[in-house]
Amino acid sequence: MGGRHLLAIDQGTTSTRAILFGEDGSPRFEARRELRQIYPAQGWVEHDGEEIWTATLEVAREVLGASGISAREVAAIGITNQRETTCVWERRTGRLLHHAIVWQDRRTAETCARLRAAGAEAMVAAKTGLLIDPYFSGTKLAWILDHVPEARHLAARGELAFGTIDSFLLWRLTGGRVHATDATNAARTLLFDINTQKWDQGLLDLIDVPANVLPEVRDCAGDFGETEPGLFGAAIAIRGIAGDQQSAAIGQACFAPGSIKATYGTGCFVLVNTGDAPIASHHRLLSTVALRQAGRPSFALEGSIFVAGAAVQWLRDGLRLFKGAAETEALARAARPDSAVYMVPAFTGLGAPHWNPDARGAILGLTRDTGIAEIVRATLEAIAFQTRDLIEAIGNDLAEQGRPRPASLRVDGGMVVNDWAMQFLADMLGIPVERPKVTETTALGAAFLAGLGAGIYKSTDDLARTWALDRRFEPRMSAPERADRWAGWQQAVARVVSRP
Ligand SMILES: Nc1ncnc2c1ncn2[C@@H]1O[C@H](COP(=O)(O)OP(=O)(O)O)[C@@H](O)[C@H]1O
Ligand SMILES: O=P(O)(O)OC[C@H](O)CO
Repeated sequence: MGGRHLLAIDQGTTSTRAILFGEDGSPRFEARRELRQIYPAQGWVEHDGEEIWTATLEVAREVLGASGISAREVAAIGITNQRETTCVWERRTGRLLHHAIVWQDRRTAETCARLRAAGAEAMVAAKTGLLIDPYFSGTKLAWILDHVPEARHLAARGELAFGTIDSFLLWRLTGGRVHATDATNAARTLLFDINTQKWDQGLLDLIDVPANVLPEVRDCAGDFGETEPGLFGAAIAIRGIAGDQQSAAIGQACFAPGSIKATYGTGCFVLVNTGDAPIASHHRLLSTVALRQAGRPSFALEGSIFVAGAAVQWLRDGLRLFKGAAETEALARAARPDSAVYMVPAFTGLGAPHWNPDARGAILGLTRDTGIAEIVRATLEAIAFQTRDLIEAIGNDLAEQGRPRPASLRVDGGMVVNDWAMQFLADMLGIPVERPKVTETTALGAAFLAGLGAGIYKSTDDLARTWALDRRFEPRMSAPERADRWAGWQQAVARVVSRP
């Protein structure tokens, strides 16, 4: 196999993957390990950081072994990761103080409510582009410092390091030599000012986090050091890092202002590029760093839905309605056309634009002839309705800035192989939905960044040229039917949203 290769490590919520890409952007070899989900209490979600580290080594070694490519033939590694998930370790030994607290974990809801009640929201939003929500890393980090015996004491002596998963893996891969992260991950901590691109002392004081635990924040493409030679047989350069949703936007070549993508994995995340200045959302979206190169950030508006593919998983594993997710397509096609079942998958509350942590899921509109097919169809539809919620909010924010509303949507992630779901999505949004040939866009983004950092690619234009369309889904539903179904969804959501 000739040419240079790029190795993407994609550490996601449910699995750890390594994909070896050719420099033309084609995926060549892939290895994956499922990740154990740990639920110690209601609303708590943890991962074992040691399991993540072991899986990372295994999948990277597996793809190298399967490809016959030696470490010396890999031009660079790119890391992309589930964002916000929080690790704290001892600098001297590398020992983790606690399981990683996962982005979905709600244990710091009370802390967040207290910070909101104290009137911190406007300041936090202006600096970070985020809302005060347990979703982000800052309060999770403070929780570990407060609940692990001696942690505050060790931190005061400079012995602890904090990192999101990228940072933790970087530390381990470089043998404890590099404690760094990239601007997209830093932007999800509640501790980083996206305007100044620096950690912010006011935010650190507010959340009670000491500055000496924080990693250095670097550009997404650049020098993150080299792997310990013993790990893969020779040192490999690490030249790219980005949070997984930003990485997917890169893999989808969303570099121009207005370009937009939705990634359908466990959750769904829609990011629209807003150019070189952050937009303050008036519709409860997040404003976040899309990419930083040569010290210059570009920004995105983001809408986050916590449950997308996870709802399909629940039908499969919780209700045992079918054996494989792929069966949902035929089931949805077979559903009675006149069924008016609505499913609201608010298992962990509702994310954007509702941000209602207390909402819970519901299936509404059941009749005696409702069967598995109708419930499956309602679940796939719910994912499209939720996307429409986000696209409307994004469109409103853009329109208020005098910018055009989204005219099409690029999609990726595990769910987008489902043609029925993609057609319904186009029908509900009323704009075309574009599925690329490579749907592993998250890993592709990390490989792109590594290639940029290693000098294989000159600019993002090189990346944009490799994006190729697989299929475009045009909206076919009539306007009255679309309006009718949308109204039904809104009524269903109103039933599950708790009002203070
Ligand atoms: N054909 C399908 N139809 C609907 N959902 C699917 C299909 N195939 C996979 N999924 C869903 O996609 C998700 C997997 O996507 P993936 O991108 O691998 O997730 P993540 O990166 O969050 O781990 C699972 O939740 C699964 O239920
Ligand atoms: O690992 P994923 O694909 O579920 O993505 C998780 C997000 O980064 C959370 O913000």
